[in-house]
Amino acid sequence: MPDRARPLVVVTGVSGSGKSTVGRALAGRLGVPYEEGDDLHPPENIAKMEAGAPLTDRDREPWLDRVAAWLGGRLQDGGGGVVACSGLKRRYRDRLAAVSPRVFFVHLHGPVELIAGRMAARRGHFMPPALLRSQVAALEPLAPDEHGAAVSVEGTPEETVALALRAVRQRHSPGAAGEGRGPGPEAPE
Ligand SMILES: Nc1ncnc2c1ncn2[C@@H]1O[C@H](COP(=O)(O)OP(=O)(O)O)[C@@H](O)[C@H]1O
Ligand SMILES: O=C(O)[C@H](O)[C@@H](O)[C@H](O)[C@H](O)COP(=O)(O)O
Repeated sequence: MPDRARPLVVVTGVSGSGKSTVGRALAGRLGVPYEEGDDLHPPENIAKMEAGAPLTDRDREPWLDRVAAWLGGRLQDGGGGVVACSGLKRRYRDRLAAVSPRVFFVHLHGPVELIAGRMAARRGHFMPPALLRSQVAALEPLAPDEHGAAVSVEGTPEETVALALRAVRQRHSPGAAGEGRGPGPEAPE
């Protein structure tokens, strides 16, 4: 595949929005490596969240540096990749976008109640559902000048992955209409 077709994607969104589920499947559909951003947190961040305390901007700095380093490695390799990373605030995403103009954000969004229900049903994950409120409070949605698309998670995982795949391909196929800036309003048919 031409290098241009190998996207560098960051799947963002609050905890429970489906970043890991969608990101892993999207990477499979794109034929690129997947990285779980949670695995890049320093242990103290995981311990803090497990104890029910939200992370601060300072806590997130070393984690975002590691996510950016992973993106940089994929860029060097030319192979593209998908990483799940909440990227709640604009300045966090700007830190990742600084790696390359090719970095594309797939921002997962949906009704808080829906996400809360999914989080509550999730088993074996360190993140307490009670922290969703702090995630929503910290969230700064994708802005029109950011290279990315907002994708609804109201459908099934498969439907969400299909929407994300369409958004990525629209921005990465040569001469695609609307290439470049601006979150596309992707929603289930
Ligand atoms: N579109 C979906 N429909 C139904 N359940 C979903 C969907 N996406 C994710 N889930 C479920 O919701 C929970 C949270 O998904 P997860 O991928 O862990 O989110 P995140 O990585 O953003 O925290 C998981 O139990 C997952 O199986
Ligand atoms: O920035 C943060 O506060 C954390 O990165 C958080 O957003 C992330 O979501 C947790 O690591 C839980 O992991 P899940 O997103 O997989 O629930």
